[in-house]
Order: sequence, then structure tokens, then C-alpha cells
Amino acid sequence: MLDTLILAGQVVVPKSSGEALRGKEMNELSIIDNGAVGIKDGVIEFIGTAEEAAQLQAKETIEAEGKLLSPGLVDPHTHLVFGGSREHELALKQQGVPYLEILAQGGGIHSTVKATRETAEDDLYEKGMFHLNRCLTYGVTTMEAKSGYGLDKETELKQLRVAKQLNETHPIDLVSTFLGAHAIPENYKGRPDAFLEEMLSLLSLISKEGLAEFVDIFCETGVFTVEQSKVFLQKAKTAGFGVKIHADEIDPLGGTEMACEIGAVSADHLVGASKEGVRMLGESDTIAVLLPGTTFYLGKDHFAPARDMISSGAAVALSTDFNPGSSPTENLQFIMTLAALKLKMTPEEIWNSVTVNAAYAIGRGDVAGSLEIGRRADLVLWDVPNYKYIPYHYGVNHVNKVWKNGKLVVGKGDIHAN
Ligand SMILES: O=C(O)CC1=NCN=C1
Ligand SMILES: [Zn+2]
Repeated sequence: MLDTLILAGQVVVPKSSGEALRGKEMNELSIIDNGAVGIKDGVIEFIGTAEEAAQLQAKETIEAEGKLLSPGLVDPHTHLVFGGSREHELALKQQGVPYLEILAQGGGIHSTVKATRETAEDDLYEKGMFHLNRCLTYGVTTMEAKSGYGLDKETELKQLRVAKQLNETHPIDLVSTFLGAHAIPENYKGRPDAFLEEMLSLLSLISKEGLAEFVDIFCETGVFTVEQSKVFLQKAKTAGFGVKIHADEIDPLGGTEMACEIGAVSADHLVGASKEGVRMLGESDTIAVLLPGTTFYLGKDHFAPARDMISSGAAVALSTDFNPGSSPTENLQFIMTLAALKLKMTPEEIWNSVTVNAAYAIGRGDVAGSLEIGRRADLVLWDVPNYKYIPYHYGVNHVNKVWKNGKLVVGKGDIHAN
């Protein structure tokens, strides 16, 4: 006897082959028309057509014929835990003040660092819960959370401990990344190497307390060079962490090439990736995590060369880059629209980029981002007729219901029209 049987319209089943989908594979997406998924004890027990499900018994049957059903979405790049906000910077952006100039003037990341240092751990936790609840209502069931707004031992650990607590208490599964190398704090101005050594000195404690699986660095003009980033990430790899990099976000420094060279799990942003960087992505296991929401929000015209990357054979994932400065949104569905309009990705590539490939980008490809018998039942029912509809109809939330580990965690309340 199943606990829940969902009778849907189309069911999206991204291919799960043990690694991220790349190149032409990204355009493959299995769809079951008039599909059904059965859940028992939090796990997927049946995937097939409604016809095949006809003889199954279930305590509860959700009759959602005509609605799309998919795996829970995965958001592989967020700066979830932070204090304060940066709406005051919008006026500067409107006046055309570049992101890196705001940062150099002590704003940007530094503004959030000040607010995060001043925010108590409990308050950071409550704020994180608020944002996670919103992510869940948008269909995200697994996501990454970076530190990086402390830039000192005490606050970096505070952020990571908050993320650990959130992972233990909120339905969304969180994967933590240490981004202590996010910017150079005032007290280390002009001494980047010394600051990086200070951040590296935290790795043993972070590892001992299980506070992060990945280490990341902001490789950018006025922050950390490609060489500094390479040395830092290689030391993090030696210490047993997976490594990621904010690369070629604004200036094309060549972080993409370096990421492929050292075997980073992912290289993120890549707006300025060179032809050589694109070629190397096609030949490496490094996943390109693209963040078109950031490019949009920074008012840039040039977006990451996703089509070239996919043509080169690379694996691409998508993310909100949720953070208070360069991409203040939890709406991964809007990112799907930007991927269609600005990255020229197909609906099939987009769906693979917010599910299976996003899961592999944060080391969760074996448990999230696809539908398989025996896997935990992380599912989203959408108020849309087919899988092409979400990128097409933008700026709204299409979620009808979300199940996490087979439990209904978001359900469209009955709308009492009168
Ligand atoms: O501005 C921020 O808070 C987040 C960010 N880090 C690197 N690029 C953007
Ligand atoms: Zn970021």
C-alpha cells in the first residue's frame, strides 16, 4: 500500500547516469505523459503511467492530471546566511557605479560583512529560515549555502554553524561551502596572502566540526588573483575539501582555465570565460555553474557563453546566486527564463541544469535532481501544462505542491475566490 500516489500530466525524469550530463546529452530529457509517481515511507516506489498505476493501492491519491510533476529543484550556488541588506546600493547601480568600485569603496561585500558581524547567531538563523521557506515555496528542495560575510574566524564559523543548524532543522537539504576568501578585510588591506593563510588556518576546525564540504574563492580584479586562487584551492583540496571558484564574473582573468586545471568540482559565473576556458570545460569534469540572474542584476549585456560551453561538451548547471548584493532573489524559476532568453538554452537543457547537473555541482548527484525507484521523494507539482511552460511564463511562482522526503511541505491552499 503506497502512502501517496500522484496522478499527473507530464512527469519530468532527468537522466541519472552517475555523473553530470554534458554536451549533447544535456538536450535529452525523459518525459512521461499522463504520468504517475508512488511514494512509500518517504521514498519513490513507483514511476510510470497512470494506466500502469491503476492497480496500485494508496492511502492518498493526488489527482493532478494535466499538471507537471518534477524532481525537487536544486540551487547549487547561494550566499544564504547573511545579515542586513543592500537596497541602498541600487541607486549607485542606477548611476552606473560598477560593482567592483562599490566594493573598492568599502561597500558591497564589506557592507554585508559589517552587518553579518553585528548580527547574532540566532538572528542569522531566523533570517536563514525565512529565506529557506521562500526557496521551498519556489520548488527548491536541495541547495548550497556559502559563508563569506565574516572574513574573520569568529564570523565565518558563526555563518557555517548557522548553516549546519538550518540543515538540521529545515526540510531543504543544505550543502555548506566555506567562502572565507570572499574579499580582503580592512585589517588585511594590501596583505592578501597573509589573509588567505588566516582563512586556510580555519580548515582543520571546519573539517573537524563538519561545517563545510567545499571551499570557494572570489577570483576577481581587486580581490584574489588567479595564482593566489590556485594556491589557496590546491591547499583546500589537500585538506580534503571539494573546491569551487567564482571565476571570470566581471573581469576575464582566466579563472575558468585554472579551475579545469586543478580539477575544481565547479567553476561559477564564467561570464568572461575565454575560448580556451570554454574548450577546457568541454574536456574536464568541472561543472560550469551559470548565474544569469547576477549578470541581469548588474545590468550587463554580455552573458556567459552557455551555447559555446554546451557545444564544447561541457556540463552546465544554473543557480540564483542568491545574495544581498549582486543577485537578491530566491526565484530559480526566473533564472530558468533568463537561461532561455539570455543564455539561449533549450527547455531540456534548462531542466537538466536545475536538477541533475545542479545536484552533481554540490556532490548530491546520487540523491537529488532526478526520479528513481528507491530515491527519497523530493517532488514538485506545478500549475503548468508542460515542461516548456516555466521558462516561458516569467515572474510568477508556478508551484502547486512540494514534497520533501515524501512529506507534503508546500501545498496550494484552497483559494476562496469569494
Ligand atoms: O556581492 C555579494 O555579496 C556576493 C558576490 N560575491 C562575488 N560576487 C558577488
Ligand atoms: Zn556567488
